[in-house]
Amino acid sequence: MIDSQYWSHVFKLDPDKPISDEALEAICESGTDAVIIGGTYGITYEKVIDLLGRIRRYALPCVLEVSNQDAIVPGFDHYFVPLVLNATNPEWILKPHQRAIKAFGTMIPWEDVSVVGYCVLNPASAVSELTQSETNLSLDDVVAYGRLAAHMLKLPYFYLEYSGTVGEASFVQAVYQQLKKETDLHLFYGGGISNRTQAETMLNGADTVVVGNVIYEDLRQALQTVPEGKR
Ligand SMILES: CC(C)=CCC/C(C)=C/CC/C(C)=C/CC/C(C)=C/CC/C(C)=C/CC/C(C)=C/CC/C(C)=C/COP(=O)(O)OP(=O)(O)O
Ligand SMILES: O=P(O)(O)OC[C@@H](O)CO
Ligand SMILES: [Mg+2]
Repeated sequence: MIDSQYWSHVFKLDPDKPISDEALEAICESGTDAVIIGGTYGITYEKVIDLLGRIRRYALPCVLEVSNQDAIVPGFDHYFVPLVLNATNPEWILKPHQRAIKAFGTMIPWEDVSVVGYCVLNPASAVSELTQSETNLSLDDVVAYGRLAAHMLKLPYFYLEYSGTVGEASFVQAVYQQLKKETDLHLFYGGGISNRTQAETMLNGADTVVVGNVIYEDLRQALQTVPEGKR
């Protein structure tokens, strides 16, 4: 089991991007609460198993954000299965999930699997293009997706996904305040966090912030996004 209710900060590593042993050590020993392995394109079984093996030298929890069936590797502490709630391409709503469940059958360790409801908000992101997400959403639209996730689908997690760009802090905080008032959802925020101030700001609108791209652009700044008390 993972204790994600206590996570305030996680790093997201992309198997399609090279990372040195030194950088990986710094990430894994940064004090972050967990590492998620995920990304949109170029995610293969070989790349995922290689990265998992390297991360396993360290004690922190490691979660696979499942993005394609062929890259599902056993041995993770947990699996996040994405449901892109605002996808408009029907091919990406439930079909890949049904295919994977058909392929893996009874081998799926369901106790280690959580479904994560994503609301994708950056129209220029790879995940938005792939799933043809409807990103021009008002506060009421996003809150309605959160309510749908909590009350209709009974999901544990809701992920505001700005991948590659920073969301408007007041908007993210308004979503957070509304959904925390009325649901038990655990809220992830991810997108564009590239320094400590941004991480602190976005933590006012999330239970957990996810830090990705900056790892590959400026490792020193990435490490600074870990909250002071954890380092
Ligand atoms: C035997 C064993 C260990 C089994 C466990 C396997 C398991 C978890 C089984 C469950 C079965 C199941 C339901 C699997 C789902 C399979 C699947 C392919 C689902 C599709 C998910 C989906 C909607 C994908 C499209 C969108 C996508 C890529 C989502 C990933 C999350 C995301 C927002 C990525 C964006 O990341 P980012 O870093 O921003 O991307 P880029 O850097 O590339 O831009
Ligand atoms: O890569 P960035 O922009 O930090 O986004 C993190 C994460 O939300 C991507 O799924
Ligand atoms: Mg990424």
